[in-house]
Amino acid sequence: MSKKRTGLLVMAYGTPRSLDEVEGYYTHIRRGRKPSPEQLKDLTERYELIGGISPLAKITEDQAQKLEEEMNRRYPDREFKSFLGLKHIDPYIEDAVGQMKDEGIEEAVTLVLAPHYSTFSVKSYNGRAVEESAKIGGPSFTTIDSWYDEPKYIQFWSDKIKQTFKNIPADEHDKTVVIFSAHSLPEKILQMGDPYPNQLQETADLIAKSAEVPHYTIGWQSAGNTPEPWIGPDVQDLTRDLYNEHGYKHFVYCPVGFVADHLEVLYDNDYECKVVTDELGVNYYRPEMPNASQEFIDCLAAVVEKALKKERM
Ligand SMILES: CC1=C(CCC(=O)O)c2cc3nc(cc4[nH]c(cc5[nH]c(cc1n2)c(C)c5CCC(=O)O)c(CCC(=O)O)c4C)C(CCC(=O)O)=C3C
Ligand SMILES: [Fe+2]
Repeated sequence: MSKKRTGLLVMAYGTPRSLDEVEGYYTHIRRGRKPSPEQLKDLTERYELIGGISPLAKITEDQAQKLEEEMNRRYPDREFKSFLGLKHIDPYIEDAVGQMKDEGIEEAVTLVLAPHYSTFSVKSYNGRAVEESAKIGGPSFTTIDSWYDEPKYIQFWSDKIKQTFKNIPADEHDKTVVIFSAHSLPEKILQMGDPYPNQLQETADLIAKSAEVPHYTIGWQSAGNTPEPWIGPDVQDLTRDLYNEHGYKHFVYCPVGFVADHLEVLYDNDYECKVVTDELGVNYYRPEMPNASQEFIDCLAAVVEKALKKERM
């Protein structure tokens, strides 16, 4: 008897693979409107500052590949196959769904490589997958909406924070603050009752409790450059406020809304936030991101397993 085949539609934001691809990518993010030459120059320069291109493309591929291997290890009587579907560059989500159909995949689980649910992020990823599948008669999907409270995710960050605190003198732990952050979104999501901000708060509370963090707060980063208001406080302003109000000496940045080294972390945290901590004369720390570490792959596999059990697939 042949093994039961299950598809894994692993979805992520996507990133240009070379500087030539920046314009097309940025145009897609802007829903087909080309960026102005200044906007394009600004984004290209940020990629140049983190070493030319983002390491994200390779990390996303590794995460999908290793998750497939881990699932096949856990279920010897099944065959899992991962398909990468990206939001803003090829292979697009629709390409992946088409490929699944071509390969005869009838059942699949969708997993977005971002822990928190928002109508702006996860809803659109899953929506695009389901819509394309309905259009072409592709696989039936079990969709995962969020995994911001997955115990293995909490454990990952808790371990990293504990390690970071070992580099801070014990008598200065009380002068240390941890800032948990995610990508900002337009403020209008609040009126829409979007769960995104509460989910970030919950992730932060769970990690802080597990790591016994003395002082922590949540903040937002990487807000878009548009006239509409975005959720705040921004992590840079927050850093100044926390310093002025509490005189902290050590700032630990945990961008838990992301799962890999990429522009928002390597530039918005490691460059922009560090400019502020340098100016204030305080210490900057940013624990390693999950990337394709085995601990994180175990976390993703646990999330997929729960979805399979719920659907009795
Ligand atoms: C919620 C969210 C996540 C987390 C959830 C998820 O992962 O899905 C995320 C992740 C990422 N965002 C990324 C890159 C960019 N996002 C931009 C712009 C925007 N992001 C938005 C939202 C999000 N973004 C929004 C509402 C905009 C405004 C435009 C619009 O109205 O849609 C822009 C345009 C220029 C700029 O504004 O800086 C860029 C270059 C990269 C890849 C980095 C790399 O290449 O290394 C990653 C992982
Ligand atoms: Fe983004």
